[in-house]
Amino acid sequence: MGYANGLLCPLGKQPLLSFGVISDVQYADIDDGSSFLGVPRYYRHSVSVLQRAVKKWNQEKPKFVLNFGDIVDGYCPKDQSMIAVKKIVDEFDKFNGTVYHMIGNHCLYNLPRKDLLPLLRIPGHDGHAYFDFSPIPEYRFVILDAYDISAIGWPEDHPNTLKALKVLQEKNPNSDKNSPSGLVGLARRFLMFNGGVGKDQLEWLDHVLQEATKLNQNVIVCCHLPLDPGASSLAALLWNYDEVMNVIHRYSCVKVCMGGHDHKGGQSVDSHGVHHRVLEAALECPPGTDSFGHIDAFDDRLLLFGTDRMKSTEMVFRH
Ligand SMILES: Nc1ccn([C@@H]2O[C@H](COP(=O)(O)O)[C@@H](O)[C@H]2O)c(=O)n1
Ligand SMILES: O=P(O)(O)OC[C@H](O)CO
Repeated sequence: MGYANGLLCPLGKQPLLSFGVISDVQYADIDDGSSFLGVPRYYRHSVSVLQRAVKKWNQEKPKFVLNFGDIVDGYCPKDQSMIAVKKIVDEFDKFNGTVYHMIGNHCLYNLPRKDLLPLLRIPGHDGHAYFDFSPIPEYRFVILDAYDISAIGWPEDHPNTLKALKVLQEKNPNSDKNSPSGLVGLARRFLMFNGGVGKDQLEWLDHVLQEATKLNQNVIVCCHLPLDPGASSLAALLWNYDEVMNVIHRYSCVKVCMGGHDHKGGQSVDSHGVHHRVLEAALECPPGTDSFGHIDAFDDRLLLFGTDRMKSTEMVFRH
């Protein structure tokens, strides 16, 4: 693998594993626009970022690629949703290896789970999108479903939709449940474009981390929504990030949590020494610029080698 973009020291040893990363492609065949807060969004250009990423990954040959979600944008005309999702999946499939997809809110604005999950080949069950895999004995990757409890994506009468609406009703008094107006501090996360991890998924996570501990594995937790206030805008956090982190903090096997959604990106190390890295969005790359990368995994650290907007990052594990 190449070493570039700020990280000078390849440690003089071979990584155990390399994998590609990208987040928030949010493609749509529409003119450029901007976020609610005025940040430019380049809906057509984002597919070029993905194409350059796949080209680079095919040269570098990482073992797999992680896509942190939101492959199409909510402004994609709804009669084009299926075509747009397939177009982006096809671009990912030009990578000569496995791509693991996460779902994001924008994916769910376009297609219900029953259509989306098969297209993304997500190996969940009962419409859920959480799973884990161990590409080498030393590492396990845990993919969380951030929209398990969510007002988007499930049928209107699904118990998880009803639970989500109750959360929003209790926590967000605004008539537009996407508006954080009047919400202060950590309460700003209770927005309809976020979601939560349900009880069954929390129990599953606990079980996976027990197993990983027995196997002496390093665990990387991946989730579209960020899990640490230090690495993200408060309005982008998983609703019950605290419950998820309470489970994670019971074990020392989790070394890094990675996410997307908060397009500017972020980084922190939490009170238990767990690294958090929120990836900069492909969607907000001005034409000609990029935001993707690859990560080399060693026994004691991850090294993220980013392109342009995606900052290279060294994450040395706690002992
Ligand atoms: N400060 C904010 C941010 C967002 N909203 C609402 O969320 C919608 C999606 O936001 P984007 O950043 O993805 O454009 C937006 O249309 C607003 O309804 C808000 O109210 N206040
Ligand atoms: O990807 P969006 O459009 O849901 O935007 C998410 C916000 O950036 C979170 O702060």
